[in-house]
This record gives sequence, structure tokens and C-alpha cells, in this order.
Amino acid sequence: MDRRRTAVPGTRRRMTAPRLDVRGLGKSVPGPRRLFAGLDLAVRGGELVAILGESGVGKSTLLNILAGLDDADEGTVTIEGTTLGPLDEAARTRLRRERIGFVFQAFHILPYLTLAQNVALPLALVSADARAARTRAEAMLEAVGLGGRGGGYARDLSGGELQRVAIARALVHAPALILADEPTGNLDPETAARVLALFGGAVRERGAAGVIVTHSDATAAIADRVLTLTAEGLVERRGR
Ligand SMILES: Nc1ncnc2c1ncn2[C@@H]1O[C@H](COP(=O)(O)OP(=O)(O)OP(=O)(O)O)[C@@H](O)[C@H]1O
Repeated sequence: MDRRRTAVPGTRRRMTAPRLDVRGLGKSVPGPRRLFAGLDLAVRGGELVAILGESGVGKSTLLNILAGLDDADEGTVTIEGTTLGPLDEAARTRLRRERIGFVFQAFHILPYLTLAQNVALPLALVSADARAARTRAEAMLEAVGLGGRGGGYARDLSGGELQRVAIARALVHAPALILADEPTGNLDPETAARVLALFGGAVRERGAAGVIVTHSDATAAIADRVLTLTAEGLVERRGR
């Protein structure tokens, strides 16, 4: 039985052009050391891809490049038809705000904003309707098990709670592309299952494309494809 198909009832796959289209990506870091070369990846709307790989192999670097936060040495990253390479910083920032939800490994929850303000930030940056943003942020906090905690601050939260705030913020604006770096790393199995269901819903019900870097079998189990990053590029571990 294919558990991934039955895990999210009402699954709908949209066979459209790739949301994320990566071609011939290469990256070296000082050393010098080549992390990867000739890396190709296409992810469609409604598709969730898990990326595994040994520590230090370059998974976070790859996600940063996909989000336009780091530059590749060669190759292209195209998101919904827009290639990142030629974009200036302002255009990249706009594209990130409007179309990408990013869960960073280090969360990046802003300490001087309340939790609800942190979660509402992606909406506040693109819309003037502060009340709607606040309502949606509270609903997202509820969805990650932090209902009623929106008035608190990052300093009062555990690592796992911060991670859930980061996930709420990444999904609040219904992004076309979700990039997440170890999003369940600090969570107990029950809470991990809850946030994985949120990722599953965002991808399968709202048609986002998802790329999740993980070491977790539970995360890999909900993915449509599991790829392993090696120096030779992305190797398919299991087909659908
Ligand atoms: N700007 C940089 N300058 C120097 N080294 C870098 C830079 N960016 C990444 N690296 C190196 O590249 C390698 C890959 O790092 P990265 O964080 O992408 O790995 P990872 O696969 O995500 O590891 P982990 O699973 O431990 O988080 C590491 O050895 C890191 O030190």
C-alpha cells in the first residue's frame, strides 16, 4: 500500500509546468570544495520533495540558492517562470515575499515583534489589511498548536515552539513554493505529525510545490519523491 497517497485524503495533483525548475546548478565553497555540479530538479505544484543527505553535503546551501539567498556558480533556478539569476536584490525580495515560504534551520523569529506579528509579517509586507493579517496569523498559530499565544515573544518559547512559529509564518501567505530546512527537527513525534499535515495540506490541497530538507523518516514518508544530495547531484531514492 502506498501510505503517502492515503495520508492526505482528497489529494489532488496538478500536472502543470514545474513551479520550481532547477537546471545544471553548481556550487563551490571556500576550501575550495565543490558541493554539487550539474544538479537538476523540477517540482510541480501539488508535489512534495524530500531531500536527504549527510551533514555538510550542502542541503542548506541548496535551499538558500533556491530561495535566491545565495548564488550558484553555474546553472539556473526558475520559479513559476521567473529565473532568479538576472533579478536584482529588490526583485528577489519581492519574489520571496510573494511566492516563497521559507522555514530556516535557525528559525529567524524576530525578538522585538510578538509571535502573531512575526507570523503576520509575510501578509503585512504585501497587504494593507492588518486586521485580516492578524486573524490569519492567529489561525496559523492555532494550526501549529500555539493558539492564544500570539501576544507572546520569542524569548518565552522553547526551540520546538519557535520552530512551529517559523512554520506558521512560512505558510501564512499560501506560498506557491515552500522551502523548509529540517522543519520537524525540534518536535516530538505528535507535534511533528501535526506540522507535517500542514505541509501536506499546503501542497496537496492548495497546490504549492514543496521542498523539505530532512533527516526524518516521518517527513520522508509523506513526500512524493525522496532524493539524496551527493557530490554527484540529487539521486532518486524512491519513486512514486
Ligand atoms: N559561504 C560559505 N563559506 C564557506 N563554507 C561554506 C559556505 N556555505 C557553506 N559552506 C560549507 O559547505 C558545506 C555545506 O553546508 P550546508 O550547511 O549546506 O550543509 P548541510 O548538508 O545542510 O549540513 P547539515 O545537515 O549539517 O545542516 C559545509 O561544509 C559548510 O561549512
